[in-house]
Amino acid sequence: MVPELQKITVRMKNPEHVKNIVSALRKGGAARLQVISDFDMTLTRFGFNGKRCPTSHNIIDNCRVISEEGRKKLKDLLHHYYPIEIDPYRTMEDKLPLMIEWWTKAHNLLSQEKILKNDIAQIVKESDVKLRDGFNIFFDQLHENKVPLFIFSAGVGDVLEEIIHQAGVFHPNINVVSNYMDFDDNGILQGFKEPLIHIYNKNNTVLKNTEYFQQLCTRTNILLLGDSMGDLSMADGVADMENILRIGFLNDRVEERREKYIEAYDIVLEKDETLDVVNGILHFILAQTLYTPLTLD
Ligand SMILES: Nc1ccn([C@@H]2O[C@H](COP(=O)(O)O)[C@@H](O)[C@H]2O)c(=O)n1
Ligand SMILES: [Mg+2]
Repeated sequence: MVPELQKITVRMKNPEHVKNIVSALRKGGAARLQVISDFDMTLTRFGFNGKRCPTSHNIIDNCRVISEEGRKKLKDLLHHYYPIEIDPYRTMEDKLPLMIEWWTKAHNLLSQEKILKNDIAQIVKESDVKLRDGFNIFFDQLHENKVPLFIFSAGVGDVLEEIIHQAGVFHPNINVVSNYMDFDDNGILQGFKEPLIHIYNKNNTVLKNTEYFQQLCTRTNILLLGDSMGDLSMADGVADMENILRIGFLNDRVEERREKYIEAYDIVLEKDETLDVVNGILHFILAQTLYTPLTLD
């Protein structure tokens, strides 16, 4: 059905269930489908040439505009909180206040630096961020088939939009909900807009006040892409959901987190820096739509 599912990186708890969902998604075609995706470490690469790739926050943390003192403090926060984020032995309830603490402290530090709105494009250009291999096929086939792509990110919206824009794939079918920077009249960063989005509130509590919420509810077949357990709630706002296929990228502490990921996601991609499997599934689902002969009415 989808040859890419034979890749060595693929893990599935229940291949039969995956087969049924993929068939149902194909039956619904492009008109029923929407893709809901996380951004950092899901649409972007986790590593390249043996080095970690930056998240949208890291791009700003490490840019030339940030003072040496600010950079050190932001790095210390990352070294303290990231291991907590990915710790398989701590519960979500235990992590939640700590994650809010991380985001709040980091945003406060960034707001003390003199970051200019006009600098964001150059900062992104100078960074080591990379969209996953096959990103152009992914973005283009969704656009060509008029399938909405909803990016729900706890990263920095201004930065991730610029990444997609510079890659030449910011098509009109894309909607983003994320943390947006708040600039004063002189274009200097003064804070972040509300509400704060962290890894554990990517759900309808944040979405119900957005323009996108209506559209979210009309497309009842979902392809969900994420890399953290918090990403699993991103489709909670879809009231009449018919079918959902959850694909999870397992990038870090693979051995220890494998079991939980396989339990939670329908398909787990282990240390796979590509969008091959996602593209293969989309190709299969959308083939039906692409080859439907045109009618004259
Ligand atoms: N100060 C911070 C806070 C979070 N991160 C990382 O960003 C990721 C969230 O963005 P998504 O697009 O994946 O929702 C999260 O997994 C954190 O590791 C960071 O780098 N700096
Ligand atoms: Mg992520």
